[in-house]
Formats: sequence, C-alpha cells, structure tokens
Amino acid sequence: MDATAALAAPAASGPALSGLHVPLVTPFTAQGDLAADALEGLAHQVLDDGADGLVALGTTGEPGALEDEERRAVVDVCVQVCRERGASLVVGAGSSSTRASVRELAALGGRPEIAAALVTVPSFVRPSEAGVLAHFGALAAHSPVPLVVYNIPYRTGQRIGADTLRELAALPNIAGVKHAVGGIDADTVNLLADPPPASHGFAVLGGDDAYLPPLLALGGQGGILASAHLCTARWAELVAAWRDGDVARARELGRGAVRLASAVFTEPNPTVVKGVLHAQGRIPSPDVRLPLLSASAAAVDAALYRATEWAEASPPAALAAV
Ligand SMILES: O=C(O)C1=N[C@H](C(=O)O)C[C@H](O)C1
Repeated sequence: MDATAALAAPAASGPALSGLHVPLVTPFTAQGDLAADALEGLAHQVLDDGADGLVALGTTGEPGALEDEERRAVVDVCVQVCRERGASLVVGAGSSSTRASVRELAALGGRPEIAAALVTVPSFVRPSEAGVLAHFGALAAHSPVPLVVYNIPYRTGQRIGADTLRELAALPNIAGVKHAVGGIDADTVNLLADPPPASHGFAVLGGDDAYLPPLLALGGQGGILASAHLCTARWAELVAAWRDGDVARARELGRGAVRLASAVFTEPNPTVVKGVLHAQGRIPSPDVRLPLLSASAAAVDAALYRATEWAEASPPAALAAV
C-alpha cells in the first residue's frame, strides 16, 4: 500500500491515520551501538501482533541521543519494514525553530511509506497559541508529508486549547494530533464533544498510554503508545473493541491496559519498556543513553508482571467459545 497516497485521498469518510501505532524504541547492542537487526525484528513483531503502523524517532526512540547517521539508519529500517508489510510509518521530526523544521521535513519527501511526520508543539519558547498555529501553518504549507501535531504540554510548556486544535485540524496537510495532556482535561472533552468534521480527515490519537481507554470512549481514533511494545495484540484489540462498539470487552481490556501502562511509566520512558523487552529476549540490551538511566529491576519486574497478567487474561468471548 502507498501510505502517502492513502493520506492524500479525499477524507470524506474520516481520518486516514487511525488505529494502533507503536513508537519504536531504539535498541542498542551491549557495546552501545545501534542494533539495527533488533529494531527490524521488533518492527515486524508489533505488526505481526496487530499494530496498524510504526513511529520512528518518537520520544520513545531517544532521537535527541542519536547521531544524525543513526537517525537516518532508524528511518531506513522502518521504511524498509513498512514497505514489505504495507504498513504506515510516522516519523518524528521538527524542533522549536520553524525554519529548521521546514528543512528537516523536506528530507522526508519521496518515500511513500512515510505517511506523516510527528511534530511536537514548539517547546521551551512558549509562543502564544496563535504562534503555534502560525508555526504549523508554515510547516504544513511546505512539508512533503502530512503532519501529526504532538500536543504534550507537560513536556513543551505550551498548552493548546480545543479551539486551536480545531483550527489546526482545518489546515490542509495536517493529519491529526497525538494528544498527550496528562489526563482527560476540559480541552479533551470539549474537542471530542465537537470534533473536527470528517471532511478534515483529522485523527485524534491518544499519546498518554493510561488515558487511552477513556480517550477511545470519547471517540479518539487510536493511539501512539510506547506500552504497546508489550501485549501489542491486547492494545490492538482494545482499539478495535471501541471502534466496533463492543463496550463490555473494551472496558475489560481497558483495565489491563491501564495497569500495564501505569507500571511502564513509573520511571522515565523508554527505560522500563526497554528493560522488559530485554527481559523478554527481544532486544540485546536494556540500555538507554544519558541523560536517561536504565530502569530499576523493581520497575522492570512490575511491568513484566503486568504484561504477563494482561497477555494471559481471558480471550474474547468469541474465541473462548471455540
Ligand atoms: O515516543 C512516543 O511517541 C511516545 N512518547 C511518550 C512519552 O515518552 O512521553 C509516551 C507515549 O507512549 C509515546
């Protein structure tokens, strides 16, 4: 599938970007180098288990700690996997500088597997909401790929309200928001009570793992979730249950999701996810790069326990009856 073509298609029926997307960790070898083979293996595993797409160089991929060459290699691996699998790829890009972000986004053109760029609301600068709108307007006008606005005020220091999100949704070449405001706040409720029209093709994707269940209940279309490296099939089932209106199953799955996500985020992301993936033998080391420190054994054990608990929880009624 040509992911960019899918996004460029008229969006009369709703957002093109929806479902479960896994923001991949960047695995390192025991010597501290990029473990490209392990990254490729992880990418295939999560797609095998039901993820709809991948995110390269999200916060979870430690992009700020990678060399330029390593960042290029990560994107190359993910492009290759998404090409083979017909999956969509979102790539983290951009900075607090509008000019530099335009240049960075230009480099994403020409590869149809890259469905969108995940661009954080400018951090530290704290422009007005009108400034944020102008920033994304300029990026969207120049970007060769659609943008997903990464709204995460507790990291950026910049809040954007529901009205501004609706204005962003109305801009051409903006495919959605990764909404991570640390809860279900008034803006979230307001946005989803009066969502952008389907013709805008704008997706509201959860970016705070523990708040995905209520966001889906309010009408969110999916999520970008570091915890979904673990129990990927369960997360995919949770998204599908809300989409299909199976509320009883969605509630049951939501409890497991919150227990796992809460355990994964007891220490800075992606340290715990990497610890569990290493314990499961899926990446060669649990190492992260400074200023992150590896997760404690207690945090890894607790998350591993929750992942095992959820993975072994009751299957859907339809399967249990077989
Ligand atoms: O990399 C991402 O994308 C994510 N980052 C968030 C964070 O680190 O705060 C967490 C979310 O699960 C995905």
